[in-house]
Amino acid sequence: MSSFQLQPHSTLQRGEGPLLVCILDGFGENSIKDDYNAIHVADTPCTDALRAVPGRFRTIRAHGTAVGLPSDDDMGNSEVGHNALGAGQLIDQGASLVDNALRTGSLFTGAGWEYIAPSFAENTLHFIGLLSDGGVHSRTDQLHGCVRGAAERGAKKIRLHILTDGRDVPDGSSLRFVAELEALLQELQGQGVDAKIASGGGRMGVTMDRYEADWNIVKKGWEAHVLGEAPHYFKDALTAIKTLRKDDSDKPVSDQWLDPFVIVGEDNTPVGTVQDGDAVVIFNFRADRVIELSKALEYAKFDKFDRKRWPQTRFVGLMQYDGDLKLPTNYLVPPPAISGTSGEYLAKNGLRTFVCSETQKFGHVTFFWNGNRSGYFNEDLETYVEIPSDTVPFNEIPEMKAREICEAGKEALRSGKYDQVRINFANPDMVGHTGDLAATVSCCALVDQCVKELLEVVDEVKGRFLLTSDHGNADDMAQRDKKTKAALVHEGKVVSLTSHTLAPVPLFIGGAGLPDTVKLSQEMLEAGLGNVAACVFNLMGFQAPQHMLPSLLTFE
Ligand SMILES: O=C(O)[C@H](O)COP(=O)(O)O
Ligand SMILES: [Mn+2]
Ligand SMILES: [Mn+2]
Repeated sequence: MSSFQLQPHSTLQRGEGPLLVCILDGFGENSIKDDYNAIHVADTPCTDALRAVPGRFRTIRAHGTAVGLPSDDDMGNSEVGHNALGAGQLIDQGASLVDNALRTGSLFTGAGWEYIAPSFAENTLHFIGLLSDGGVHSRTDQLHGCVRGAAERGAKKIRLHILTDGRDVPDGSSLRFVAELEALLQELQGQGVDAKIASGGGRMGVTMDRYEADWNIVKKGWEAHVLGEAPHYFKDALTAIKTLRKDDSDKPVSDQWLDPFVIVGEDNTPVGTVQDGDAVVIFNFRADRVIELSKALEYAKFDKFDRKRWPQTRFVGLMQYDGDLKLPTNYLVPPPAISGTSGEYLAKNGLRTFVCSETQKFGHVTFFWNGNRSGYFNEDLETYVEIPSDTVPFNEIPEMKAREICEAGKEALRSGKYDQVRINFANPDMVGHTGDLAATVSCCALVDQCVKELLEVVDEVKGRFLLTSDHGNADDMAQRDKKTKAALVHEGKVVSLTSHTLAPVPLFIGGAGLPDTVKLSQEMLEAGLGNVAACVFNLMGFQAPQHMLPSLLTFE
């Protein structure tokens, strides 16, 4: 990778028009095609027709070891998916790196651990993060390993601030995760460690905002975790969650959306506010939804909300979340080193890129795509457009900003200013996560219509396109019996699936500017998202850089 100079492709020349790279977030190609596959149910004439074009459609793997996750039971997600798409390489991801660091014990001997250890004897050690075994942002077994490790190494007072999931895991599973955590804390109490859950709330309304969509979410988390202020006070976390879920009422609340709460002791004061001298660990390995909290904890200059009190803590992330900002300064496990990404190559070869999505996915096609870097490679060559997302549950407005993204993409394609136009449609993923089948069906139809319009413009400008996804989601909206795959029914209603799926994703190529001889290989059955970047370079008329996974294109 010593030179960034791209070489022209031997067979496929640069086209007359630009290349459209379009990501349909959460649009899996699921083998189960029944009433709960929202993509199958939706009216999608454009992608249906693309599937029928000989040699220009195939599926690629988007989960598990194919995208650097610890096992093939791990569903894909936007971070690993866009990392692989943008980098063209297989990267050992955060989940795997933390597993290794716990297995070898290096987590407890590194600079990050040394940084927090001085707080163990006299001060409190706080853990803040997503309490889930989804493996997307965090994992409970890793949290347990860290908490246990801290107790063994002298932490006397430990406080847990937990965000409930119900998005990467079934709704209601928060009760099990809390019960398991309480069992561990009890065990530690038996060993003389003062260990308690101190605060919490649902991940979508408390703390885990991303891409600055709504700082008020982080503010609510700050108040609960740091200041000990919340609309609800409870004596224990299980009661908090059972009460806030309102399971027996007309309007039950899902784990994703629980109000913030604070645990108080017998004297009715919070058991675990964050104070000067305390250590704080954010135990998510994934970056996007903890960058804002990291800023609030670390930055002296901070104006996103009134912190009221800014405790001077020893703060570490489980990983470093932003390689450009070097945020947080201190971290327990070195993050994946992602270099030589496609974006860097394009910029270093003078190629011009237009990138657009709405807030919820904006960082996916910029930050994740560029190897977890928040800046530009060359601002003169890269235009990044963020369309502000709505701040409502997305099944209420399932069209989200698809129309606006489509128009921006069309304009960029027609402008003649860009070599690559890269966009992400958020809908199949974000609406899929609500578990609302009808809303997800409707947004899949809309996205299909947007793709149709974009591809018409690609033809108009004699361009080429590559259309794919980062992981499944909308392709299965029902939890299923493991053996029969029949949808599970509870009290007469199908139990919805809010998480991503293990399905592969489609890969389509085409466009009026693409010679008929160029096809997608139907071999390389193991190919995954990491093979896409090489296809992108070929479609732009270049050989792919040598360190990238092989292209799937054939040229006859
Ligand atoms: O953060 C989220 O919304 C989910 O946990 C994962 O979804 P994403 O990987 O598609 O962003
Ligand atoms: Mn995604
Ligand atoms: Mn998602």
